[in-house]
Amino acid sequence: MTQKVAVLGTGKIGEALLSGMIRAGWNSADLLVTTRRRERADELHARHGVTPVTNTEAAKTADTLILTVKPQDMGTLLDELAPHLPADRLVISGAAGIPTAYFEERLAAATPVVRVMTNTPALVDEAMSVISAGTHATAAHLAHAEEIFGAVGKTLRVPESQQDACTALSGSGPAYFFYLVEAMTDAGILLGLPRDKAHELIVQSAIGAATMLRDSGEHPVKLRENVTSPAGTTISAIRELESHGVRAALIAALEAARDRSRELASGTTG
Ligand SMILES: NC(=O)C1=CN([C@@H]2O[C@H](COP(=O)(O)OP(=O)(O)OC[C@H]3O[C@@H](n4cnc5c(N)ncnc54)[C@H](O)[C@@H]3O)[C@@H](O)[C@H]2O)C=CC1
Ligand SMILES: O=C(O)[C@@H]1CCC=N1
Repeated sequence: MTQKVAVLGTGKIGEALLSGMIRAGWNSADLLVTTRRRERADELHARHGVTPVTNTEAAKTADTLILTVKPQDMGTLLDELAPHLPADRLVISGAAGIPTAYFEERLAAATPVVRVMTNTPALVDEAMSVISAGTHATAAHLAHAEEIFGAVGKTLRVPESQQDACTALSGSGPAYFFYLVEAMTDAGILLGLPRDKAHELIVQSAIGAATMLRDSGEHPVKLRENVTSPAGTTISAIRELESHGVRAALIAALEAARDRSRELASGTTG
């Protein structure tokens, strides 16, 4: 039987996901999208061949609904969906912070809900998507969510109690690496390199380091020690990173991201 999948609120994450699904072999005729603006719907149809529908139509016709609106917009979307959504449809939330219980309280009794935190490398099929089951989601529902998000990268099942921490690590994670590259490129400018060369050196170093982290089987400490020669250049840089508290800053930053994810759960919109 053909399974219709609807992506509701198809912005950056929603589009990254559906384009990956199509690359992985999903038939675009089975993919529905909803948007706020008509022009956005037309753009998605032209780019991917997917079918724009209203939220109500998606609720009535899709087997699986993937909700990728901002956390602050989720309540309004659920108010719109609830009267039309049969309880046997799978609801997958891609929103930061919001627990599965929030959906279960607003949708028909026993609706299966799966919570997923993915990240923007979904655009290049290198996402990290962390998946948790709500009260009524079965192994088959989790497997279906894994099949969908597996189209854009790796998946990992975690207890829902770990979702806010995972959001801080991998959901927001790419931003920290982009920030580091930006800062290191600025350092290259200070050292007299043209910006394009500095960018190329840093990006290739990042790709090399990431590949070693993934493929070498070595601990990151060992990999760093291998770069750090006695009385050499690297240890001079590491001393500065330590004296500026970069490690403590990263720990505090991720703790703040985890806390913000928890606040989103309690409906904080500020
Ligand atoms: N941007 C990121 O790196 C990540 C975002 N997320 C989560 O994904 C979700 C979406 O984030 P983005 O794609 O960055 O946001 P976005 O703003 O690009 O996309 C959300 C889209 O939903 C649309 N929308 C809002 N209410 C709607 C409604 N009632 N009906 C139809 N469309 C509606 C908006 O017009 C917008 O296009 C958020 O909940 C966020 O927490 C998760 C992982 C990473
Ligand atoms: O910043 C945010 O709230 C979203 C969730 C994870 C990444 N971006």
